[in-house]
Amino acid sequence: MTAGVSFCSSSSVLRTASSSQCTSSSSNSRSSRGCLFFRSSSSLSSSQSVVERDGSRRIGRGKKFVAFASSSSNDDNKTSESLQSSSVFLLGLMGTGKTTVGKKLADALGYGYFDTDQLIEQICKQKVHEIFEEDGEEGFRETESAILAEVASYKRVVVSTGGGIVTVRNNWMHLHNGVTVCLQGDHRTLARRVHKDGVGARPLLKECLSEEDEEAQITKIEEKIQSLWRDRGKMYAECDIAVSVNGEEDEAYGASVETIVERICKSIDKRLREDGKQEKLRKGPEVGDIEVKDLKTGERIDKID
Ligand SMILES: Nc1ncnc2c1ncn2[C@@H]1O[C@H](COP(=O)(O)OP(=O)(O)O)[C@@H](O)[C@H]1O
Ligand SMILES: O=C(O)C1=C[C@@H](OP(=O)(O)O)[C@@H](O)[C@H](O)C1
Repeated sequence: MTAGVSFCSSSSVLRTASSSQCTSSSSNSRSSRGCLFFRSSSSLSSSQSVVERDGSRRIGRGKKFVAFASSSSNDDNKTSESLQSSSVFLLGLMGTGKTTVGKKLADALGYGYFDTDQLIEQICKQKVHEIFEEDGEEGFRETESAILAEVASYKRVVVSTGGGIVTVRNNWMHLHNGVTVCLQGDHRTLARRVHKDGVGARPLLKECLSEEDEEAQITKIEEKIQSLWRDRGKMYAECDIAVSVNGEEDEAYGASVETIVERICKSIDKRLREDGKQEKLRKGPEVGDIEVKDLKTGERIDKID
């Protein structure tokens, strides 16, 4: 695959603003639009996260490479311990709250935080919908895969992904580096949420733009979400954990963010402690661990043509 992004250097995609001489040797037009800078280490609060990459720990203040997480109350020590530094990838359909919940989850775990859509926008200096318009969905997916490959080399980070990241087979190679959590919710609730953001923000909802009244537009969005679920449900089922974002009947936008973070932490604990996933995270893969599945059907593939 020819990825649409190249970075300052293979080992330093994420730099602080203070190390800003960033050049790209690639002739690729998108890569020449810029590099990615994180807040300088001096602007980190005293309660920061610890982020690991390639086995070496990089603690926020005073170090060059920082993936920034705002605070680390770390009430969820137990979950952090169970994770043993593994990263957490949040997946799910648009509107499930991956971005909103991801930040809070990172805080709770004392982890760093990345959002693939935000990184794409920072690097490309374009909004996601503009990239779709210019490069098509395929171009966007290439950029998304390149970003994922970079962030997946970090430990102790929560990564909020874009809803379609599951559709590219090679992305799973990176996602399975950590614990994958799929957020799921009632499709009407998701539709209400993304409607609130404005359909223009999400290119796949372009067809839902209309003059119709609010409820009719939410119904159109709901139908689109349903169709995405039909296409991708089996792909999301690849995740280690599924967590509901649904709330009580009177909660039109689903459960509160705090409740969802709690649910995620509990589910991670349970899955890692009870199902031996922790053991798998610790040791290398063995023959038999690896299987290739058809993304659409979820069926095992024994032979690749
Ligand atoms: N638990 C929640 N309760 C209420 N609104 C939420 C919740 N989670 C997300 N939202 C809202 O839903 C919209 C979509 O959330 P976002 O985090 O962008 O989802 P995703 O990243 O999965 O597309 C945003 O307007 C966000 O504020
Ligand atoms: O479902 C998808 O294919 C997409 C979801 C969006 O992210 P969110 O899931 O954060 O809305 C964004 O990556 C892009 O518009 C494509």
